[in-house]
Amino acid sequence: MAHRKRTLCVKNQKRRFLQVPALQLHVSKTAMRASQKDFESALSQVKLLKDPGNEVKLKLYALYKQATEGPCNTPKPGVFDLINKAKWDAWNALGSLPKETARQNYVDLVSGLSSSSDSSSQVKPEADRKQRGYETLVVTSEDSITKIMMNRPAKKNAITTQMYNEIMLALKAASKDDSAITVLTGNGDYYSSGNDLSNFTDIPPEGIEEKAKSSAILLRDFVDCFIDFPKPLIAAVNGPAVGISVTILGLFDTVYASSRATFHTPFSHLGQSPEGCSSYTFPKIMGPAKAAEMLIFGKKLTAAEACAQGLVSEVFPDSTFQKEVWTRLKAYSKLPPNAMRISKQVIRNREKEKLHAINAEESRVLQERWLSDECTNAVMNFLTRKAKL
Ligand SMILES: CCCCC/C=C/C(=O)SCCNC(=O)CCNC(=O)[C@H](O)C(C)(C)COP(=O)(O)OP(=O)(O)OC[C@H]1O[C@@H](n2cnc3c(N)ncnc32)[C@H](O)[C@@H]1OP(=O)(O)O
Repeated sequence: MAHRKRTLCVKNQKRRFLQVPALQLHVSKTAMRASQKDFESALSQVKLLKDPGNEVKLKLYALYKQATEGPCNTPKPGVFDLINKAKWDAWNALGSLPKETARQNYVDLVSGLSSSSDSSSQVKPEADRKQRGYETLVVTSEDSITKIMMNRPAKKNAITTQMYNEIMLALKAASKDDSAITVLTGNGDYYSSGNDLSNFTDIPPEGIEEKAKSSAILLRDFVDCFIDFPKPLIAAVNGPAVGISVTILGLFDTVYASSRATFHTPFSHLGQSPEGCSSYTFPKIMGPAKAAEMLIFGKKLTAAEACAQGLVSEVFPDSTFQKEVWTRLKAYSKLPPNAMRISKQVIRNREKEKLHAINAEESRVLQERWLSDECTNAVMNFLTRKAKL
């Protein structure tokens, strides 16, 4: 792997913000031309959306009234007429916003809602395209993209033994399915908080040494799956990422991050040492000095810093992250799949053997670390709520 500097550019924000009291809508420069037909189509589309919640419904109402009738022209409802007062307030807040702009904002808002309900990180319980059999993941295949979403949002997508195994199964299935690209992402506010520290409490009758040994095997197998994954592999880092969820990013082909994401590898704090081949990939990606700050001293990077250091390909504003990433990925997934796979092999294959050896060595070192007092104390402190990162 040559010194890997991914496309270093925080998203060039050629955007205009239309500021109106109580509403701030995001409007692209080229998009200020919604026709009456676009507006009517948005009006039909909105009926098909699942309930977007009261706040969004109020925005839609206000924009609709402004687009069709102009500035608010009705008397203010009384204080006890709560619903009509909220609607009036939302419309009145648009002030003298021109009708055409309100129409455009309405179309943009509906289009954003449609695409986020198509491909957002929210789980659709009975979606047909959902693959069954996973308890900790939601795996879907659509538009030639297999999406593997870590799905323990209440636990910040901490990776349990079961989740490690399910991710391996999902990657193996994705390597053989007819999708062109595979995406790993998280459900909820975190991408992943890394290894679930309660994994360490499940000690078998054979004792703690056996636990350390089986964990090292699991770690090695898990990381091997990423080293060997044959198709373009993309991480959509929707929020903070910790530990192993950060280190394996060096084995992905592209990493997109929300502006809310952070990247944190607090191994020393946990009495542990780097894994996921990061002892090799991070110095290659960002240079040894920056890698040491992360891997030895646990320096947490913002998304912009991670992008500047080459760990992240591109950062998107959190508010448009889902929409922009999935639009981009849908376009990439239409490229010839064999050409993409072969290009990946050409880029990665010469490093594979080395990466497997590094993974084996990192796992061996960690097996010893897990038996140390430093590690045991750090894990106990977290589990007894004495310490967080
Ligand atoms: C076998 C292979 C091993 C591979 C080696 C891997 C190494 C690593 O990945 S090292 C990194 C391990 N991760 C951590 O040390 C993170 C620990 N978590 C935290 O410090 C915090 O939870 C937080 C900063 C990630 C989030 O803090 P906050 O926003 O205040 O949220 P809560 O702490 O209340 O979290 C909600 C809920 O989730 C549980 N949880 C979160 N992360 C983990 C985790 N990594 N392991 C276990 N549990 C986790 C947390 O305990 C809360 O649970 P409840 O109290 O039951 O609601």
